[in-house]
Amino acid sequence: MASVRVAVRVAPENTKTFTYDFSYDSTDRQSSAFTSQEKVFEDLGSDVLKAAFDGYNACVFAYGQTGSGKSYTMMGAPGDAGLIPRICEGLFSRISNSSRCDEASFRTEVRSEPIYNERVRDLLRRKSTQTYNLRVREHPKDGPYVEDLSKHLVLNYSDVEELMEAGNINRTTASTGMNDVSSRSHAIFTINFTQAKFDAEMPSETISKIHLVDLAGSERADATGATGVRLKEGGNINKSLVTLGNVISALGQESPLKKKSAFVPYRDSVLTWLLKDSLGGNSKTIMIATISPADVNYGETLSTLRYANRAKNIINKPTVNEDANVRLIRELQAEIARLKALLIQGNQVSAGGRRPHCWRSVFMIVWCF
Ligand SMILES: Nc1ncnc2c1ncn2[C@@H]1O[C@H](COP(=O)(O)OP(=O)(O)OP(=O)(O)O)[C@@H](O)[C@H]1O
Repeated sequence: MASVRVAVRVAPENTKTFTYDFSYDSTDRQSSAFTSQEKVFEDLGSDVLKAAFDGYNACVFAYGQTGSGKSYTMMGAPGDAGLIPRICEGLFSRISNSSRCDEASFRTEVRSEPIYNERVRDLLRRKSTQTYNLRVREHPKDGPYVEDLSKHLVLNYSDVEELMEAGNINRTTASTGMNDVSSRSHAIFTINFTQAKFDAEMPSETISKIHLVDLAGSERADATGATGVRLKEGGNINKSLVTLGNVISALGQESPLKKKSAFVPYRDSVLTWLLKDSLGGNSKTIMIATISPADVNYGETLSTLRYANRAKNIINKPTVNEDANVRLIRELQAEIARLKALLIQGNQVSAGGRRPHCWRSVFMIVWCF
């Protein structure tokens, strides 16, 4: 990825410069520098799709102050789709191309697990009383997961759209002094994507998890003018984002040269616990930092850019997630094929006149006197 430098400037003597992989300006549609949703998808979303089809986990999370464009980037606006719908559409378009060529079979499941006030809810469960305050648990191999969270099998993009609409109606939104449609929860949309195919006549099955995360606004509580319930919400939002910052800092300090790895406080918040793999483990992860061009937001902008700067130091180690049983079958098949080849080779040598290298019965006549 190419590195792009972003500068924040208020007064000439106060210029701060940061370097990131990409920078986009979507403030003015008339400007030649304007970046469309399509371009953001081309640069970032297509990498997510590639990772999923290659069998890797992927994650995109948007971080920034309220009203700076996180939901616009992730979900989009009417007629101007953002990353999540484009990634889902792209996924099904590639699935239908591959299915037409009979290359593979696919299974796609989605979940929506927003975290509101440090509690996980189930946005997509249709009829149940147990839709909020779900428990997070950790599987020794598969990592953290939400117990009893509903999963939905989707066969095409319209299935996803239908679920998203249902989820949007349920999502907790409340107004703050800064943004009338401010979302006070961290929205996590997860796609589980399984691919089964034959590679050189050997079965293979990969399972990729794609986390698409629209975080709640990162502004300080005092900046929003919130009181009462809103203040408590703000406290919990801050708690998870502060923990996210601590996790990012701890991971950024890790180095393959260090013998002992630093303690990473994933479990200090539900958000970081659930995203454990995506943040510092087996995932190709993209952080999008959204900032406002207004000079009144200089402080928040600088804090967002510093936050993103720390995330750049994290080195993940993604691996292809292959089903262990299928891998075993494939390895056994490869071994059988190898032994068969050896046998054929042996028979050919024997036909050429040399003693075949295989078991023979030996008769001995023993004369007894
Ligand atoms: N680049 C953009 N182009 C056009 N409209 C935008 C852009 N960024 C944000 N908006 C609009 O600004 C408003 C606030 O943006 P958005 O809801 O995405 O902010 P947010 O960061 O998600 O806020 P919150 O933290 O409250 O969820 C929305 O009406 C959105 O459509």
